[in-house]
Amino acid sequence: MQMQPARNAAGEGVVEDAARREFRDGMARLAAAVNIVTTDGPAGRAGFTASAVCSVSDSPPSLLVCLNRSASVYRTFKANQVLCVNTLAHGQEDLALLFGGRTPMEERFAAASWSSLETGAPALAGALATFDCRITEIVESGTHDVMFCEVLAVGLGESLPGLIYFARRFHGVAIPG
Ligand SMILES: NC(=O)c1ccc[n+]([C@@H]2O[C@H](COP(=O)([O-])OP(=O)(O)OC[C@H]3O[C@@H](n4cnc5c(N)ncnc54)[C@H](O)[C@@H]3O)[C@@H](O)[C@H]2O)c1
Ligand SMILES: Cc1cc2c(cc1C)N(C[C@H](O)[C@H](O)[C@H](O)COP(=O)(O)O)c1[nH]c(=O)[nH]c(=O)c1N2
Repeated sequence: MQMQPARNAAGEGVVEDAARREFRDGMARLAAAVNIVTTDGPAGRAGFTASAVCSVSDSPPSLLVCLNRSASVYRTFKANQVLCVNTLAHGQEDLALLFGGRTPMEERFAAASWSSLETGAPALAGALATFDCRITEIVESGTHDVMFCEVLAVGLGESLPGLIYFARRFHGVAIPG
């Protein structure tokens, strides 16, 4: 096996870059639901697309969301301490792209209709499910913060085909039966 130098001529960490690339290639094969995670409160309104969302426990009902600390929305989530996970349906790919970065916040929210449950975080009309949450603990890990959340209210939308992100693309998932 040929060993790679730890750094290239420019002093960049090539081993680290290769490991990140390999990790991302692996993760691209791990299909995940697509969500828009929103917040509102004293620090203002914000939202971003997230595939790193996971159930933690059903008692108390809790989930986690991983958010990159370099995201423009990061400070707003950390300050507000509440969030709503809006799980997208097939057909909402455009919204996922809009909330996936670089678009001004008002433009992101103007593209859909919103209401609120208990915390005041925006709940998306037409989402498959909405999980209104209070952030109970934040654990820094690598580039991301893992936000552990207590689920205060769940909204169930229409039973529609789901949306997953797999192999760097969106795919619809049919309802069985
Ligand atoms: N968890 C995340 O932070 C995450 C997840 C998906 C997409 N994204 C963003 O969308 C861009 C495009 O993603 P893609 O799937 O088309 O191609 P990609 O090759 O950049 O990523 C492939 C997979 O690796 C994981 N990933 C990507 N960036 C990550 C990060 N910074 N931290 C942890 N995991 C990460 C995700 O599971 C992603 O689906 C990414 O470069 C990233 O900026 C971030
Ligand atoms: C399908 C898909 C899935 C994810 C993302 C993107 C896309 C397209 N992004 C990136 C995230 O949405 C993006 O960085 C934010 O919108 C913040 O961007 P701005 O810094 O506001 O431009 C993302 N970011 C993050 O911190 N955690 C995550 O789980 C995900 N998942």
